[in-house]
Amino acid sequence: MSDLPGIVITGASGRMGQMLIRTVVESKGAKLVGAVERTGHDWIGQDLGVAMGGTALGVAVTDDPLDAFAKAQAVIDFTTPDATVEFAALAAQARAVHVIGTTGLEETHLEKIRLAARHAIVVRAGNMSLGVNLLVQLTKKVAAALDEDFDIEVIEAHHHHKVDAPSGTALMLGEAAAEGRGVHLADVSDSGRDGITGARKRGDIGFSAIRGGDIVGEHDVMFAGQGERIVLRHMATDRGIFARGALKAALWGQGHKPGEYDMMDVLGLS
Ligand SMILES: NC(=O)c1ccc[n+]([C@@H]2O[C@H](COP(=O)([O-])OP(=O)(O)OC[C@H]3O[C@@H](n4cnc5c(N)ncnc54)[C@H](O)[C@@H]3O)[C@@H](O)[C@H]2O)c1
Ligand SMILES: O=C(O)C1=N[C@H](C(=O)O)CCC1
Repeated sequence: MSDLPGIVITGASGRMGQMLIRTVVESKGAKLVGAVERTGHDWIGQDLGVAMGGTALGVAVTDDPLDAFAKAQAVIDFTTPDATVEFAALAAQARAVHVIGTTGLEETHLEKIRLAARHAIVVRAGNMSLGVNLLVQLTKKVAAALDEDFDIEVIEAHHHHKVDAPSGTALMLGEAAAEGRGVHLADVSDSGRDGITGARKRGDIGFSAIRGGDIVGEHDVMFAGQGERIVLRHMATDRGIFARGALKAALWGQGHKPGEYDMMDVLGLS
């Protein structure tokens, strides 16, 4: 038995779930101890490696999250908002670090996660990649340097399966732009334009979402002025960047005090 931190992956059959499993299995710093899927999923009870079309991994897929979490030091969770809220309470009960990559969380979900983080270490970010977290810092700096003569627009593109918009990353970038400007995003956010919308309001931060094909995730922050435009861009071509960030967060969380953290804390960028 190795004493490496044990990791459980929730949403094991998902796009991110499978990428996370490969990342943990290949890691020298952690071991995979559990895999959770929703009740009724045809992977339940199967060996994870076999279900993924490869060789056996000795880990059976379960729909009993608490039993799986009890054997783990960290839970990496890229699922749905409702599932994530349930896992937040169970991870806290099992004293496991909860790494949350799930996006589309609303205030009701966030409130429950905050409650769990009173007793547990939670690391949550709408994007776990190094590149996007650097882009967040750059966005804040550029927004602080420019005044409202520059219109800020966040443009994002993702694969056609994605269910939430604006993306979690777009919201992080919008928050950073608003912070740089010294305003609250909720007061200036403009998303979902359609029809006779009227002219753009000075100071607004706009969002546009493209959905198509297999796009992993692309984000532009545009500062559009008179006679010039600045565009900050991140392009993800491989989901491995999110999985590596999430595993880094799971290991970083070991030994920290209960509370809600983000990737800026993990990467030392805050
Ligand atoms: N933060 C980041 O860096 C980042 C990166 C990529 C994706 N995401 C987010 O991660 C989430 C998942 O993305 P995806 O593309 O892997 O989606 P997906 O639909 O491929 O996978 C989600 C998985 O969760 C499972 N699931 C749903 N309810 C469950 C439950 N109650 N118990 C256990 N499993 C359950 C589903 O069966 C599915 O396998 C989305 O919110 C997405 O926006 C975040
Ligand atoms: O594939 C997804 O879904 C992604 N979701 C995150 C977001 O909402 O920003 C990160 C990029 C990929």
